[in-house]
Amino acid sequence: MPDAAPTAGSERSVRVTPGGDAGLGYEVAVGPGLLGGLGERVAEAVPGLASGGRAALISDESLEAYGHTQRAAKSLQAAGIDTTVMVIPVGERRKNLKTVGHLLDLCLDAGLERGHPVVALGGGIVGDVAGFVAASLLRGVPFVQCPTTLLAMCDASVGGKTGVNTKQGKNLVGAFWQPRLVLADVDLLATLPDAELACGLAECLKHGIIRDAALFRFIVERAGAFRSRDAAALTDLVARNVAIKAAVVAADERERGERAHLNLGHTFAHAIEATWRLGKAYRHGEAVAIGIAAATRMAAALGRCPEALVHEVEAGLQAAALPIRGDLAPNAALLKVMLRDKKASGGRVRFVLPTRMGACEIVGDVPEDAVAAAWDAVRA
Ligand SMILES: NC(=O)c1ccc[n+]([C@@H]2O[C@H](COP(=O)([O-])OP(=O)(O)OC[C@H]3O[C@@H](n4cnc5c(N)ncnc54)[C@H](O)[C@@H]3O)[C@@H](O)[C@H]2O)c1
Ligand SMILES: O=C(O)C(=O)C[C@@H](O)[C@H](O)[C@H](O)COP(=O)(O)O
Ligand SMILES: [Zn+2]
Repeated sequence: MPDAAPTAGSERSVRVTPGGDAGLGYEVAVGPGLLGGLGERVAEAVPGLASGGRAALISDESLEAYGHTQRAAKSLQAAGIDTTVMVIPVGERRKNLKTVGHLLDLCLDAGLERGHPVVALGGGIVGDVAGFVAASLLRGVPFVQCPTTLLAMCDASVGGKTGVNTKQGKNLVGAFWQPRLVLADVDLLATLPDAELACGLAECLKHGIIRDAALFRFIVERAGAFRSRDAAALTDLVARNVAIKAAVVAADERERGERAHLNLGHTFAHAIEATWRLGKAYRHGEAVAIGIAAATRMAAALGRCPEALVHEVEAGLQAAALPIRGDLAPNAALLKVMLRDKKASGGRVRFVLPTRMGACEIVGDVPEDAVAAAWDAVRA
């Protein structure tokens, strides 16, 4: 696993080498107070930029209201980068091709050239959308991730999955497009609502369940410190999670094998998110929490993990203030959407299931009645 190495002061650094390719390698810098140095670091990560180059800074309305967008733009400008700010409305409903088309127009109007980066400042939605814009613009321009939610710092900004939702479901159109740099300033989490912080913890607990039992228990024990925005605890949390994701992405960039483990709970979660009109609209992290509970219950019912794991996982999710049941669409609608899952093959859905704390497996032959029973188990 790549080391979350200490650097100067309280900053930590993790190197990501997608598919083991050093040429695609990039740094994830984690710590407090990093946003002010964004411009200088972008100039270093994208050679030739400081001498009269341009950038698009893509952010959302909420980040603009807090002044984070303006601070990022100021840092880029101070480094000599002529920056055009593009602000999108918040929410999963805007993570679509229309938003991408609009942003591509703005980038072309701003005169971006092939060497000019797209910089994402925001949560996973901004990152996924901006990354897809970067992958498509002029057939690919440099991309920089400046994640502002815990979820984006620990998961979405690392590994190069970009894309948008369509009417058929979640993340069905996109590209693998790796960033040149990820800059995670944990001070930005001071303004993040608690419910959004909890969403980040859902993906962190997922990393613990699939790879690292000690991480799972560390998150449960330190949940209070994360909620009180302890900068050292948050830096440690982000660095440990990025190191796990970096190791998986180094082994399997394009999800041909073990990267699918990062999808624990997501076959259920994406179905919950896609059917929001028939139930309650859950945030991605909340849907992942319910999805992890469903996957663990299904694994136990199939005899593939001990019953005690269900209790440990559910208690951990609840300690992180996450739901383990939900107001969901009827099973028929959920099962139909599940067939669109990108892990499906030959019309059969494949599930990531935990086997014990810290380990998981991929199972392709789950009977439909077992899937329906898992849905029933997590319906409020
Ligand atoms: N590409 C990947 O590998 C990957 C991984 C996980 C999730 N995702 C995707 O990420 C999305 C979820 O991301 P998210 O949970 O970050 O949600 P989000 O991007 O919607 O952000 C959550 C909310 O918090 C606000 N916000 C962001 N930073 C803030 C800050 N510092 N202070 C105050 N408010 C702030 C946003 O404006 C938004 O309203 C989903 O679309 C999911 O599919 C992608
Ligand atoms: O990086 C990955 O790989 C993941 O699966 C991380 C997930 O948390 C994330 O939600 C991802 O976007 C899901 O990927 P998808 O390919 O199922 O859309
Ligand atoms: Zn996710």
